[in-house]
Amino acid sequence: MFLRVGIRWYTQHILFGWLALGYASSAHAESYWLGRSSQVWNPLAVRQVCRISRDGVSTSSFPLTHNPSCVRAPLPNGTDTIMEDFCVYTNSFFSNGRGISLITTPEVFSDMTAEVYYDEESRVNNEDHLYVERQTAGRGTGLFAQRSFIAGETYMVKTPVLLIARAALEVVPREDGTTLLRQAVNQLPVYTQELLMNLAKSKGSDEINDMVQTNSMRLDFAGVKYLGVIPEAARVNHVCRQNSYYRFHDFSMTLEVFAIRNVDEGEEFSFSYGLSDQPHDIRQQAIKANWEFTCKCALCNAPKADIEASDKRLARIAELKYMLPTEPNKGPHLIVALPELIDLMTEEGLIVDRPQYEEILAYAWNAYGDDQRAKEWAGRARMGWEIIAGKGSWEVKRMKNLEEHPKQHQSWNMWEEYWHEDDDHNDAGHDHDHDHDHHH
Ligand SMILES: C[S@@+](CC[C@H](N)C(=O)[O-])C[C@H]1O[C@@H](n2cnc3c(N)ncnc32)[C@H](O)[C@@H]1O
Repeated sequence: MFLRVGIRWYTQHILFGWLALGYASSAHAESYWLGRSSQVWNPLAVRQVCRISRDGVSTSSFPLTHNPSCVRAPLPNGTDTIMEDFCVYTNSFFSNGRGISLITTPEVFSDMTAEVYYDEESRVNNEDHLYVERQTAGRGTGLFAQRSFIAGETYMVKTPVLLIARAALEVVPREDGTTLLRQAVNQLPVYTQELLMNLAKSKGSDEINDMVQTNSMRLDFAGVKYLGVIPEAARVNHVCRQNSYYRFHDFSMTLEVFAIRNVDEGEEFSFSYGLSDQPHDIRQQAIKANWEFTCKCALCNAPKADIEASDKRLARIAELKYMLPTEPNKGPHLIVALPELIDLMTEEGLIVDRPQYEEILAYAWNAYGDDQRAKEWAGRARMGWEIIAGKGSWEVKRMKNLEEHPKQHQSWNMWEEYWHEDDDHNDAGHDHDHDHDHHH
């Protein structure tokens, strides 16, 4: 489908915890413990092979400081159920002594390599001059800028100290899940344990589950979905129009947090915990239901008329997204719908999702045979991607390529054949005054 050509839909949402810890109820799931953890001596000298890798081929050279402890739980697999092991893997020296515990399957763990472990330098950062934790009025601790930042600038690079496969949370009964979590935390250095256990709680459930639920972020790591706890990033409070976003780098196993618009010295950093594109009342209710606080961000506290105007824009944004064509022969409608969508997103401050639509619009103009407009929109998408995906990202390379060589792109003049086939397709998108010598 044309719309999807070369586009990775940017779906990594910032969601702390967010209903994620739905442990299987013990009514339909039985599990049992496979092993007990004990200290492993001198893990750095002996690159340990994962002892319980089961396929006989893959091994892990990610050193461990503790023997893995595992629980076996039934995992639905189509109409069948297979038994799957979930284990705690700890290296308490990881990332300059900060430590890391993973809860995942032996297969996934055995794909982890020594490179992840030994690429130390990029992770050791003193970031004291970039941000500071401070008490806020009514929002607990928050994270504040120690200097000004421009859009796209990174202010934090940290490794997670807990990484929990979301599948584990779905299938392991709560009691065993809690035991795995407790073990994962207890095997970390005392300093890191304190960092974790001093984080905010919000659920009123047992301490360790509450800590993970309130503070974990959704991450994709090596194609597997995880919840990660990064104690420094967990201090970032919610607003509905955030100034920060994050990327997770598989290879260095680091979370990179950056500004998505200019931030002044002393300003509080913020994420949106989700639902930014929902109308005011729904956002408020969902946030209250999931994190037990009433959002009083600038948008939620704005005068009634402004909230109504925002809700109206959000409704139109949803409508436009829903109506976007996916058939190549309906492509010209993109040229009409996307500028309105992009303008509304800009007005609404929904910056994170915007570059993908600018990119589609660039392809649309290219398909229409207008290389000038294709270049212009590719340039705008590139600038957006530089912030959201990073300057070295392949999204940026892809847009540079389109900017430089629009006529060599597969989308070039793609719609011509449809217009030849059916003149009805010819009437959309004529809001410009260029000559289109390719048409007829
Ligand atoms: C991930 S933590 C953020 C850091 C937290 N404030 C702390 O003290 O560590 C999430 C918790 O912070 C608080 N919080 C975050 N954003 C808030 C907001 N906009 N208004 C009120 N409380 C907020 C809530 O208690 C929420 O459960």
